[in-house]
Amino acid sequence: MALTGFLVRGLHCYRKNSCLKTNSVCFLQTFSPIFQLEEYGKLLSGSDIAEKIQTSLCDQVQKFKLHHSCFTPQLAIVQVGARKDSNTYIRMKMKAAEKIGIIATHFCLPSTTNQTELLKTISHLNLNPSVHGIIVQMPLDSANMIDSTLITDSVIPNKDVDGLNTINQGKLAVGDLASGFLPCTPNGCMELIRRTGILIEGSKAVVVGRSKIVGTPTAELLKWHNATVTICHSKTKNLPEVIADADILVVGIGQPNMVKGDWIKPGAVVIDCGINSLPDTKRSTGYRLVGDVDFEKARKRASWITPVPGGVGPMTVTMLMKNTVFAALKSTLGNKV
Ligand SMILES: Nc1nc(=O)c2c([nH]1)NC[C@@H]1CN(c3ccc(C(=O)N[C@@H](CCC(=O)O)C(=O)O)cc3)C=[N+]21
Repeated sequence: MALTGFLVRGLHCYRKNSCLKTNSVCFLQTFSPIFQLEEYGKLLSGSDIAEKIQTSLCDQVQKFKLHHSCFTPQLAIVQVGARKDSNTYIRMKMKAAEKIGIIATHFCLPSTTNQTELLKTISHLNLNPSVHGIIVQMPLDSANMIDSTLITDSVIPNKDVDGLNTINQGKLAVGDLASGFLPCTPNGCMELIRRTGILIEGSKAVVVGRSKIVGTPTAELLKWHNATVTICHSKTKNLPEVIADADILVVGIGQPNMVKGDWIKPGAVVIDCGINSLPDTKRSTGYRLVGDVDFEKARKRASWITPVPGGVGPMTVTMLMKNTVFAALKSTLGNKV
């Protein structure tokens, strides 16, 4: 099969219309043979990386317990209603917690819960010294009007392991990445990007989507890691052209396969935060998950790309666990952490 181009791993450089014909893997003679040529971008497996980080968190918890026998990180997960997707995510979180040695308690409130009742539940958890981290699963599935910002802001900042309250978001905005909690999905994206080996400093990063939970904090993190960041949203003009300039592309818009493969800059690192379920009668579940990026086509141009499922999702869960262990360490050791 004739290739119109190929990727040089590690250099992130690309040649158009190369006359070189290759099998899927060969070496470029003019460069050091450590640079592998492949027709497709490498899969950036969030599941594999998440598993490694979870194992190391488990070790840390065990080691710390040797000196502080009463040390058990505890996470409270508050849910209002019973959205099917939220149930799935919470199940993932409980499973990861158990593996690491974190006690995760699920507070399942009925959809009739009102704002005052929800605030009361959070207040109890804020005051409970054995609870180190609190997460309120979003979106709230309530029959009543509940101000979700008021709810996330009611979690005390030193238990806000979701990193979503205004204090922690403000810290991130001004470049204090150390004293608070980083939000889980953006922190997971950064971890994935780091593991590709791409130089973030000085790179051109494009973030598509400006949500409070994904786009905005991811752009902040990339900015403080010295990337030059462009944030795109529903009113952005010439989206394909903006995306074509990205060395690092992060997408979180919630629209299945919206970013087309041929918009991607050859050699780019592509992080897909979308989790969209599409009807699929061929599957026993009746649906399949797809991201916001047209994976199959994008894979032919990217140097690294995350799949959906198995990409950003497991990293989000893992970063929540990391924050919870950190919160427990901070509460045990005070300022010494
Ligand atoms: N306060 C709050 N914090 C969150 O962190 C939060 C939230 N609300 N609301 C919803 C989003 C979404 N989210 C995911 C968690 C796990 C997977 C995950 O593990 N996904 C699997 C597939 C899961 C499936 O089968 O559906 C995967 O991508 O491989 C995905 C998404 C956390 N979120």
